[in-house]
Amino acid sequence: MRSVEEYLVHVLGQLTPMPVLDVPLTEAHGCLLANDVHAPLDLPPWDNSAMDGYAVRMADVTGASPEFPAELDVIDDIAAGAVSSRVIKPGTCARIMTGAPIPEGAEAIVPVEQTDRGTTRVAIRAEPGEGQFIRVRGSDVAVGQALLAAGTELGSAQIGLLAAIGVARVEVHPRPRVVVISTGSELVEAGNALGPGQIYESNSYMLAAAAREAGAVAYRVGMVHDDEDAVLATIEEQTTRADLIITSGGVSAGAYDVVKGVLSQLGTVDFEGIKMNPGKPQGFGFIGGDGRFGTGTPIFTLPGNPVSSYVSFEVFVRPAIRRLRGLTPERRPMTQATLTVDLTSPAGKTQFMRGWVVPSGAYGLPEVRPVGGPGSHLLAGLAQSNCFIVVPEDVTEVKAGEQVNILRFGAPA
Ligand SMILES: Nc1nc2c(c(=O)[nH]1)N[C@H]1C(S)=C(S)[C@@H](COP(=O)(O)OP(=O)(O)OC[C@H]3O[C@@H](n4cnc5c(N)ncnc54)[C@H](O)[C@@H]3O)O[C@H]1N2
Ligand code: MOO
Ligand SMILES: [Mg+2]
Repeated sequence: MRSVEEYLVHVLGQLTPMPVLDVPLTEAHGCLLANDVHAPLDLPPWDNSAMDGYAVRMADVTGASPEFPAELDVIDDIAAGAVSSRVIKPGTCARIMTGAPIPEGAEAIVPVEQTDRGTTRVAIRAEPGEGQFIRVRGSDVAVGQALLAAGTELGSAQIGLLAAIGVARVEVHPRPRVVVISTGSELVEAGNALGPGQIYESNSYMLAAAAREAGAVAYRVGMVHDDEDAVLATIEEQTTRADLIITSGGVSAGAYDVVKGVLSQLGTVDFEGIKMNPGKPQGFGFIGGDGRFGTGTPIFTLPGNPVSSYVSFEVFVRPAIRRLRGLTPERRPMTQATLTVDLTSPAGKTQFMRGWVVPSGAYGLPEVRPVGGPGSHLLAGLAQSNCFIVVPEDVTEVKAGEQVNILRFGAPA
């Protein structure tokens, strides 16, 4: 049996980042930039006002105060989007709005609050500093400037910047389309009544959400009964749109665990036991022949127990999605925390115990305690956790006060 580490290396070694795609900016969120971006223009493109107020000449307003205001003729009214054709000559000024271009001759902006708000004549009640509230051309971005490097993940702020420099389409490594399929004849879709022996299907919801958290575009196909033909048809159909398929259930030793058998007809998927708990039965490989890997569409077959599925996702699938996205490092960092109670762990398998980690009261390491038991059906304990306490294969007990490895999970990277 392979260790967790060996299996992760084995899986990642078979995946490469998604090929570059030209996408509209509205679809670029979460993608990685394929090329460096340089500014095609200055931002602001011209000097403009940072305040609603009056564009004035310095000499006209020297010494202006509430007691001795400077009186000026208002010769223009400049809204954002307009360009004034007037020149500000001595004794005159222009009313100007935030974002409007500074008229020729003006040297500072006096905010409207420091005036009597006049529209033909105005009393300026404060002396501005030279250049006050003028946003200078190119002060944000200068034409030709390197703005975003290839490989940058496009978050909301980066998308905003690209839009601001007029980029409508952008070349990226796209987010992989991940299809999630659950298998099991006992499963019922939420919203329906449960019959005898039935449970609500939860893995596909959970895994699709986890895939989204990992940066994929996730499609939840829902569930298929443990029927070879149905499982085969569903998986085959999804290869056309999926960059990665995740199934859950049907990979152990049960008489109706059909996923294994079906995939032996459809591709090159290896099934093996990994030295871990939960998450022992794993499958990874490729199906169909026309996927972008030549060998087909990559597929993970995860064990059906909900916590086993979740652990498998966090430990193997999440890094795989990051590899497809072109992101490094692929793995979340393993960090350390101080254990607050004693724990025991079976030998020979890496244990992923559910835990709750909090910052330490002192200045030391964070502190962590186990949540719930080790059973791989204990979904409530998982949902009340924020990390796995990762106990190595050869460790069978850890005492309170000792350090343990933890792997945080959930939304933030
Ligand atoms: N004789 C053996 N039995 C089992 C072994 C073994 O080595 N020998 N391994 C156990 C381990 S470990 C795991 S993990 C599970 C893996 O089971 P499968 O992948 O075959 O999954 P299923 O049999 O379909 O389901 C297992 C369990 O999980 C529930 N389940 C499945 N899918 C969902 C879903 N989408 N939503 C909610 N719950 C789901 C299902 O009802 C079962 O209770 O095998 C052990 N057995
Ligand atoms: O590996 Mo199973 O995941 O132990 O419950
Ligand atoms: Mg089974």
